[in-house]
Amino acid sequence: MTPVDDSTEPVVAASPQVLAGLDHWRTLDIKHQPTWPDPTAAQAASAQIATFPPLVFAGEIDQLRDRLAKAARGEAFLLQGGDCAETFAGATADQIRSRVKTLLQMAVVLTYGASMPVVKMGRMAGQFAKPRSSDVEARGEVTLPAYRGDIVNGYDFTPESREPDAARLVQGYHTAASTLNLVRAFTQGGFASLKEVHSWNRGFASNPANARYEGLAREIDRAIRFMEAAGADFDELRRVEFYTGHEGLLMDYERPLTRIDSRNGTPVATSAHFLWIGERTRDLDGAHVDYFSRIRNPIGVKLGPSTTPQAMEALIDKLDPEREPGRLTFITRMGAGKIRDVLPGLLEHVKTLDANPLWVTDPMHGNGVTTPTGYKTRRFDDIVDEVKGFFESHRAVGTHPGGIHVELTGDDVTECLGGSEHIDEASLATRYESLCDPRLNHMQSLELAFLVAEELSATTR
Ligand SMILES: O=C[C@H](O)[C@H](O)COP(=O)(O)O
Ligand SMILES: C=C(OP(=O)(O)O)C(=O)O
Ligand SMILES: [Mn+2]
Repeated sequence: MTPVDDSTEPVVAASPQVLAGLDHWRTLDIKHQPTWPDPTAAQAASAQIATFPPLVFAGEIDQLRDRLAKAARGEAFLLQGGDCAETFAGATADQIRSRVKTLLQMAVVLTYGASMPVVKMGRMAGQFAKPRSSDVEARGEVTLPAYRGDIVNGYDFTPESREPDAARLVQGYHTAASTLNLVRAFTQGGFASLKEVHSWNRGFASNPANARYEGLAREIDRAIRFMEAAGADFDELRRVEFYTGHEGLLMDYERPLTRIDSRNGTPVATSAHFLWIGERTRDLDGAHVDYFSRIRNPIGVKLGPSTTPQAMEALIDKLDPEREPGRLTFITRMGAGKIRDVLPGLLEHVKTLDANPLWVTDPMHGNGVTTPTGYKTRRFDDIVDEVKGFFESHRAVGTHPGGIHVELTGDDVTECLGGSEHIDEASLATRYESLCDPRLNHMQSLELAFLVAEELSATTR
């Protein structure tokens, strides 16, 4: 396997046991994988990906682990956001730029509002594979395989498009690489400098959240001018750390991108800095948990409302046996009506263990509803309510609310109901573009950031 770092330290090979362990998941029960019509083509695609360079590097992954350890201690806050399902066609400069700008704006609102360092992470450059409730989708008389994300099959409702196509695995890698390239350019090349805080707001339709943001940007500008006059060097702030993460679902993609860190002989996933296990694939004895237990990256696990304290403890034991700071993040997605009943019990139980996971709220996935006209949507009020329940639970138990994980886009889509634009059921049809779950639009994302900043500063005060 190609090494994953550029260190000049001696190369440490992985032991035969470690290498064999990386394929142990193949012997276990596995869910939500496509049935490739041509398994040989899928094997060939995986073998080809195994020869491609890693997308991220071990040193960056180590750095992220440190940052997440700080967030778990209450000294930083994680912001994770992006599409439910990235598409190949959506990997355009405009769309990537507007998602990055939205995340930078949200991060500034959080940093300034709560005086807290924000770890920025896109659900980007690899969020291509989707678990689905049903293997098939029926429209009228016609039933076809469900859309499982662009890395598996096409969204068009035809038998040809819905057939899984292994060539998409390779296209997924290249799309991730070009997305990441642009994200790195935006975040390292000066565009993400705090001096650009106003320009991130440009190009978005004016609305109340933007106006509130402008006010904050003016304050930041004044503070920068003052600090510069006082001799501070803001060139240091030209670059921001920006990490990538996605659900580590599709093993024919993840396994060939798993490489050995030659500084220490340990395996790392190099498809992204951070991977998480979804709510539907977190079985303790299943393939995904086994694979994740063997990679060194910081990892997440989604926890839905049925999670028991015992199930959570077993996940900690299996995925973070060394209790390593920053290793394990729990992303709770309980639903607004359930979070206050379920989360406090999990938090209380963690306090009795010697573990310190990072707690992040995903206020999206427990709050899905389908309209009579068939749109999958979420109410902004429910999303806000779950976020509030998350902060309340942590305040009550005395643990750290460490981050937020949202499905969003920088575009003015109409996918989630409510927000101060009052998107209603009738307007969903105006601009519903998601191929899977409904995302917050630019304005709803900013509104949510202001709300989280208030909650966070109330918690840290
Ligand atoms: O993003 C999460 C899941 O893939 C998604 O919610 C599944 O949606 P479905 O219930 O329409 O299959
Ligand atoms: C599949 C997802 O979520 P969950 O595993 O929480 O259902 C997702 O994050 O898109
Ligand atoms: Mn989703």
